[in-house]
Amino acid sequence: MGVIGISLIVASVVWVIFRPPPWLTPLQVLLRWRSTGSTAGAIADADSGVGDTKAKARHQGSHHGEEPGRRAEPGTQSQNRTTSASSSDPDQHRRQVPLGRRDASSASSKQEPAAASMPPPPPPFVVQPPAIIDPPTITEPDEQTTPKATPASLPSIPVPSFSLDDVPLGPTPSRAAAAPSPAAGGPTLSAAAASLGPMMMPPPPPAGRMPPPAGRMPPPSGRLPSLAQFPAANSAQRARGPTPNRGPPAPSSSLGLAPPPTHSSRPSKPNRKVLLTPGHSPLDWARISGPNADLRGVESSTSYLRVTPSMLKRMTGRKGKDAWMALNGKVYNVTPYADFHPGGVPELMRGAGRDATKLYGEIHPWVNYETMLAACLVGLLVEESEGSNELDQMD
Ligand code: HEM
Repeated sequence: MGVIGISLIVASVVWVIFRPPPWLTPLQVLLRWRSTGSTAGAIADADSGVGDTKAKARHQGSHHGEEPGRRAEPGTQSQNRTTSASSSDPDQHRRQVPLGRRDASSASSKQEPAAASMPPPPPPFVVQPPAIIDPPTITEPDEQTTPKATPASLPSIPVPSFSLDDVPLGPTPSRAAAAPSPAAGGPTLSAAAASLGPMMMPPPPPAGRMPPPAGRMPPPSGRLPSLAQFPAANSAQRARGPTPNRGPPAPSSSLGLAPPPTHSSRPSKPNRKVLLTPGHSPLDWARISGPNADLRGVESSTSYLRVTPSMLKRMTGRKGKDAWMALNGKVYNVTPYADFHPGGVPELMRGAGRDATKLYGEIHPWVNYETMLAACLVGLLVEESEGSNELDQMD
């Protein structure tokens, strides 16, 4: 084991000698030692110096394997040792290698002049081979790796973005870009641009996508929300609407105007709704004409009347009389509803005092008058002969 350790130490020393770049301090030490003229002794001293440093470090309790500290130490210590070695090598060995004194003592006792080359201390270092191996080998790669890490970090900055965006293309583009192949470079560049595109695309796509869809699909979607705002902006569209309705003068305008003419019939019937006074909205009427409401305008005790046409004709809403209206055989007192009629009182009164079934059906057959006027139901429209005298009695 001792021999192996020594061989390792020697090999490491030789390695350090032939690989000066990493350790400049050793070179300087060696040069100085060479200048003194004792290369072998210098080597031995260097070895012993390294061992001493480690030994000292251990004795001092500094178990740090940090290279910088060791680097600084070997230089200074080696220098000190050069002087000390030139002055007294054996003393150094004794001081430096307390553990290996036994072995070293035997070696030094055998050959004092070659004590520097033989470094008895090495044997004790054999116990610490890993520590010896670590400094040189690890220090070099560490120094080299650190500079490599910097360049790697620079490319790494863009790489992550590419790789993240385009998983397959991300890593390849950077390498492919480095590749000299033109074709590959082209696609790679495009791929890189594409990869950048996704990142940068988000902002542009909206603009790019907006125009095309705006012309095709989006217009409906985007305008759908705007449809809600049509009332205000519709003025312009409605202006267009009427023009097509006036289409006849502009038949050659377009085929799309063909359908509007049919709608022209609708515009012919302008919205004749009136502005209802406050408190006369449909909801207000619904609240007033509840299920238990009685708006007939007759005594509550009075049952449903059999209303003859003559009787109905007198209830026109004039001269202080209520307005009765016959709709599909039922007679309603529409007076209470007059102020709630969206079409206005005059329009409603057009059907007062008569059978307005036809008129009503012409205007808004979709309106459910039966429910709306349930509280206003007076009676049934009957033949003249079948009429009751209740109304006359009321008069
Ligand atoms: C027969 C006589 C009646 C005439 C002449 C008449 C006339 C009108 C007119 C011109 C409008 C406006 C239509 C529009 O431009 O939107 C209208 C709306 C309306 N009328 Fe009458 N009306 C009559 C009877 C009634 C009766 C008896 C009721 C209720 C039971 C009624 C309930 C309504 C309602 C709810 C609306 C609004 C319809 C809608 O918004 O679509 N009308 N009416």
